[in-house]
Amino acid sequence: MSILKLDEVTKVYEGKVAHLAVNLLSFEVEKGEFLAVMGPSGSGKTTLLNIISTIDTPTSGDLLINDINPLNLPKNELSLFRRKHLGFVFQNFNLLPALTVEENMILPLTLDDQPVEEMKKKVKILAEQLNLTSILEKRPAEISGGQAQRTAIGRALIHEPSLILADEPTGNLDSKSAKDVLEILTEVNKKRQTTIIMVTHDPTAASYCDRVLFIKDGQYFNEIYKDDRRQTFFQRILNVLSLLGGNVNDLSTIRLS
Ligand SMILES: Nc1ncnc2c1ncn2[C@@H]1O[C@H](COP(=O)(O)OP(=O)(O)OP(=O)(O)O)[C@@H](O)[C@H]1O
Repeated sequence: MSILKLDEVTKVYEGKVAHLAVNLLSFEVEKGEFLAVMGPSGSGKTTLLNIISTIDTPTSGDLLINDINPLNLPKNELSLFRRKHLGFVFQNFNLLPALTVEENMILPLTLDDQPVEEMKKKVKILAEQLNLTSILEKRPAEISGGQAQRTAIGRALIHEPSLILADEPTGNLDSKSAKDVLEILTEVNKKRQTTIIMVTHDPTAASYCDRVLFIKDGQYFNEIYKDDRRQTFFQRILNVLSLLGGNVNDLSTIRLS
């Protein structure tokens, strides 16, 4: 069953010179899939993620999330739709500095007016899974980058969305914390059947996924599926990236582990 369907999605940024950022992109994502999106700098990855996030609208083409076309929803229903169906994880964590880890995780539920006991119960279960139980009372300035990203994953998961959208979630982390975060995302994906779409420059991060979709100049370039071993998948990802070209700096985050 597909949870996301893009049909000839195109995005043109108007300006002095119009720029075609996403060009007739069509693909589907199955429920429970962990998908990486890769491509050179400027290939349209963030634009694509913003369109799927319903933060930006395509110039043409269609988008279905859980069989609903969010482009047809009025504005007030769109924010509800986003809260119900989508969870977001960003490169810079986006935690509120004045709130504790627990309060940051609970935040999306307070918008839904859930009973406090219910909220605390949900945080407790998630904190255990994300190994955050001992730091629930700490504030973002008092925790590590890896702990901050795990808190952000907790916040994204707390309302049990069907689709998590992650933009370079390991981009600001050292290799040990990045590995922790990728293992947690994999566990969340496998145990909760949460579908994840992750934009990344890092082939190691992408090798944790079931499939990698490559885009170039806003267009579909290629896609590959993982076989049994992550190491061989990593090698195949590198092979496609070398065909894809682009700026060598794009690969500066490669981790050979
Ligand atoms: N608001 C905007 N107005 C005009 N052009 C834009 C705008 N946002 C992005 N672009 C252009 O659209 C293209 C795609 O940008 P996008 O940010 O989606 O690429 P990306 O693949 O995410 O790049 P990176 O890996 O560097 O983050 C780029 O050429 C960019 O300059």
